[in-house]
Amino acid sequence: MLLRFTKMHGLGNDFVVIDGVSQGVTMTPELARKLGDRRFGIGCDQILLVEPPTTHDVDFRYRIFNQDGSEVEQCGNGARCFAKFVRDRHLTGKSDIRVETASGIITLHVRRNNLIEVNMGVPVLEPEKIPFLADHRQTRYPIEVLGQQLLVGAVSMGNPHVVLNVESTATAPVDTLGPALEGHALFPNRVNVGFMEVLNRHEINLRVYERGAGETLACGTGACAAAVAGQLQDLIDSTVTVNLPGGSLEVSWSGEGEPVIMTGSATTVFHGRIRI
Ligand SMILES: N[C@@H](CCC[C@H](N)C(=O)O)C(=O)O
Repeated sequence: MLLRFTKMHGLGNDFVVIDGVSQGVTMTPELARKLGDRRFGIGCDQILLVEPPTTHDVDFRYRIFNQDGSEVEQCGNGARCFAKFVRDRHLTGKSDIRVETASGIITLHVRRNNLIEVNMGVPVLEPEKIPFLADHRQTRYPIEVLGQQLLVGAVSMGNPHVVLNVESTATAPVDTLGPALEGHALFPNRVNVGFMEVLNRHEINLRVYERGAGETLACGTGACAAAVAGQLQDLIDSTVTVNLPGGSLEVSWSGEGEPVIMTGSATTVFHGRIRI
C-alpha cells in the first residue's frame, strides 16, 4: 500500500502527519518506528494520525506515536500541526476545532495571523495521576538520579513531565540527566524531562528531553509544564514567552483549576507517499 503523508513541524519538533479519515491506516508500533526512522524511513520525532471522531461532539480524533513506537496521550506542537493539516487538506473549514486525544478533548483556534491557539486543558498536579510515585503533592520533589539529589517539579499536561530549574540551558546536562530521568523508577510510564532557565518573570528558556524521542528542538506540552512549574514556584507571571532551541511559544496559565493556553506556529514541509 502507498501511504500518503505530510511532513510538518512546530518549531523544529517534526512530524509525519497521516490522514486516516480518507485513507485506511492501521498504525502499529512497528509501522510508527519505520516511518519515524531518519535513515530507513521518513524521519520525525512523532507520527500524528488524524482519524474520524468516536463521539458526536468533536470534529476529529488525533493519535500520537513517538519515534520509538509508543502511543502517547498528548503533544502540543503536534496539536498545532494537526489544526493546520485538517484545514489545509480541506478536512474541515472550521477555525475552532474540537479534537479527541488519548488524554481527553482539547480545543484549537486558528487565528487570522495563522498562529494557532490551543487550550491544552487543566494541568494535573496530583502525583498518582501524573503518574509519579510520591506520598503527597509538593511544588518540588527531591529525587536521586545518577548519584545527585535534585529538586524537580512534576506536572501532567495529559502526558507526564518533570521540570528542573537550571542556571543556563546552554550548559544543562540534558544528555545525561535526560535519559536517566526519563526511565527513572519513580515514573511508571516514563517521563518527559524539561530543563528551565528563568530569564525574568515573562520569559524562560527551555530544553526538553522527550520520552520516546530524545531531545527535540521544541516540546509544546513541555513548555506548558514549565510555565506551570515556574508559576507554582512564583518565579514567573501568568503569561510567559518560552524560548526553545527551535523557536518561541507563548504560554498562559491563570492558576489552579484553569486550563493552559499555548500559542505558536505550525509549518508544512512537504507531502509524500511511502510504500508500507
Ligand atoms: N513533542 C510533543 C510531545 C510528544 C509526546 C512526548 N514525547 C511524550 O512521550 O509524552 C509536544 O510538543 O508536546
